Amino acid sequence: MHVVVNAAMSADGKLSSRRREQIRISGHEDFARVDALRADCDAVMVGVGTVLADDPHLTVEDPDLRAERRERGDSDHPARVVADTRARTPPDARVLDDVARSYVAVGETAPDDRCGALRDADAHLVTAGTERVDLAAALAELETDGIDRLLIEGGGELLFSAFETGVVDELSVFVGSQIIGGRDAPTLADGEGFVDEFPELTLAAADRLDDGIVLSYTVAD
Ligand SMILES: NC(=O)C1=CN([C@@H]2O[C@H](COP(=O)(O)OP(=O)(O)OC[C@H]3O[C@@H](n4cnc5c(N)ncnc54)[C@H](O)[C@@H]3O)[C@@H](O)[C@H]2O)C=CC1
Ligand SMILES: Nc1nc(O)c(N)c(N[C@@H]2O[C@H](COP(=O)(O)O)[C@@H](O)[C@H]2O)n1
Repeated sequence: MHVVVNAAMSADGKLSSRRREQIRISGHEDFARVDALRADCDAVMVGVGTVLADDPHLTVEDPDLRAERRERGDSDHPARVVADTRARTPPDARVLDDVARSYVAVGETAPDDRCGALRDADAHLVTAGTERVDLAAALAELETDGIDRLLIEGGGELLFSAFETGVVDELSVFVGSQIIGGRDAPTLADGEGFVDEFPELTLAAADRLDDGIVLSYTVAD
């Protein structure tokens, strides 16, 4: 599977404020770029922290991009995937609506009643890991369902985990022109942080967009 990470951060590296409310960091051009990234993927993944904070839809907005997907024989929208160890995704979350296929990757000890409620909402459950979702195992199972290209949009806990697991092939990050600040505000990679070995990136491009810059990297194996 090919894994692309995309996020938008402030000039001081924050994905949102300490209140964990969604902040508009990208401008129109960058949202259009992200829409095209989504349209190029088989699935878009976020952590349950993002679902609880933002209630995102994770669909393709541009009708022309949806038409291109149909011409390729794909559904209008990529599938949505939530990494959700304890099955906390609300059954009425927008990522579970019926415009696209939805997966929730849960841990082995996720409560049965919550898993049942998610299945009732037509979510496809993938079980992998205990303390938290085992990303390598979950992605391998998604691959058997035809998901070959995955976009991970955040938040900071899930992105750290993705880099720690070594599943990320490409990173693009829009750096906006504001300061959010706050030691408790989410950053691009939260989690425990690396201390000895750090994932190495190769800068492939730096493009000005809106009032910011998009940095595009490949990730070393
Ligand atoms: N500016 C941007 O591009 C984006 C900003 N955000 C912001 O990020 C914030 C949410 O980020 P976080 O609180 O860090 O939550 P998150 O979205 O990274 O979800 C973390 C949760 O996912 C679950 N999880 C399951 N398996 C996991 C694994 N292997 N590794 C890590 N977590 C796993 C855990 O319950 C964990 O608490 C919100 O404020 C949201 O607005 C989110 C996405 C993009
Ligand atoms: N690319 C980008 N720029 C920003 O400024 C953002 N705040 C985000 N947030 C992400 O987009 C999700 C919302 O998706 P929908 O519009 O509901 O499809 C949100 O949950 C974050 O993952 N992204």
